Amino acid sequence: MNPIIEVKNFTKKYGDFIAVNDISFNVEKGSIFAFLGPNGAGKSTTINTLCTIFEKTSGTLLIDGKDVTTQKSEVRSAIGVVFQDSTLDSKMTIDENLKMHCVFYNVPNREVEERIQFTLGLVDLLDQRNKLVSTLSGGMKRRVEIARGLIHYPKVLFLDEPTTGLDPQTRAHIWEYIIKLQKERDITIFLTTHYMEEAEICNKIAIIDGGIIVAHDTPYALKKEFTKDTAYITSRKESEFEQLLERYKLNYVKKEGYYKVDAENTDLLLQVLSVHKENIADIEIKKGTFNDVFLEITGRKIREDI
Ligand SMILES: Nc1ncnc2c1ncn2[C@@H]1O[C@H](COP(=O)(O)OP(=O)(O)OP(=O)(O)O)[C@@H](O)[C@H]1O
Repeated sequence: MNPIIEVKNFTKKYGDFIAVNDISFNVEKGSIFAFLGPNGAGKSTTINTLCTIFEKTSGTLLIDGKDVTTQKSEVRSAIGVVFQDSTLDSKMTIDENLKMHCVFYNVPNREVEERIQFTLGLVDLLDQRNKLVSTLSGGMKRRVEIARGLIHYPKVLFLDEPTTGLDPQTRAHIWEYIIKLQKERDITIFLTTHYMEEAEICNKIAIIDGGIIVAHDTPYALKKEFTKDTAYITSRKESEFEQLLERYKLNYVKKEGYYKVDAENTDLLLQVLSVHKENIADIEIKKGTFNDVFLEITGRKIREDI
C-alpha cells in the first residue's frame, strides 16, 4: 500500500454538532476512490478539509505526506479540485480561463502553452479553446473545469459529483477522461457521485453515514458482502411451490403473481426448480446491484428517485 491520502482520526465539529466523527482511511496512489454517503453524511466537510478550505477540529489529514493544516500551500499545489458548481468566468474564453489559472498556480510562462495543449487535448476541447465559456453546454463546461483542475499537474484530483446533471453520453465521456488520467498520468482521483454504477468502476469505495465510515472496500467485496442474487419465479401451482421452498429451506417472499426467492444457494434452488419444472411459468435471476449495497448499509437509497 502506497497511500497518497491519509486520514487519521479526523473529527470536525460545527459548534457542538459533530459532522465527522473520528474517521480514518487511506487512498492508494494512482487509484480511483469513491466517497459516498446520503445527504448530510459528512462528504463535503471531509473533502473541503482535505482541500484546505475548512479547518479540522482534530486528527491528521495528509496529502502526499503534506499536512493539510500546517502545509496548506504544498497541499494546494498537489491537488486539483472540480466542484459541482461552475467557477469558470463565463465572460472569458476557455483559453483565458486556463491562462488565468496558470497565473494563480505560478505555472512558468514557457510551459503554459504545452499545459493547455495537454489538458484541453485530454478532454477533446483543444479546437474550441477560443470559445466564450458562456456559449458552452453543461458537459463542455464540466470538461473545461476538469482541464483547469489539471493545469498545474496535480497528483490528486478531487471531483465533487463530476457527472451530475449530464446526459448519459456526456457522463460516459467524462468517465473516459477520468480513466485515461488514472492510466496514463497515474493521477489519484477522489470523487463523490450519486450514480451507483459509477462507484462500481472505482478501485475503492468508502461509504460515510452520520459522520462515520460504515464501509470501506473494493466494489467487488462490498457487493459480495452486502447483496444477494434473487430469483423471480412465477409458478402455476403456488401452494405446491411454497411447500417445496419450505422443504428446501429457501427464503422467499410471495408477491402479486410471483415469488421472490433467495438465489444465493444455487444448488438448492436448482433442486427446487428441477422438481417443479413442469409448473414454472416464468423465471428471472437478478444479480445484486450497488444500489442494494448502499441501501443495505445506510438504510437509504443514494437518491430518492431510484
Ligand atoms: N457550516 C455548518 N454549520 C453547521 N452545520 C453544518 C455546516 N456545514 C455542514 N453542517 C452539517 O454537517 C453535516 C455534514 O454536512 P456535509 O455538507 O459535510 O454533508 P454531505 O455528506 O456533503 O451532504 P450533501 O450530500 O447533502 O452535500 C450535516 O448535518 C450538515 O447539516
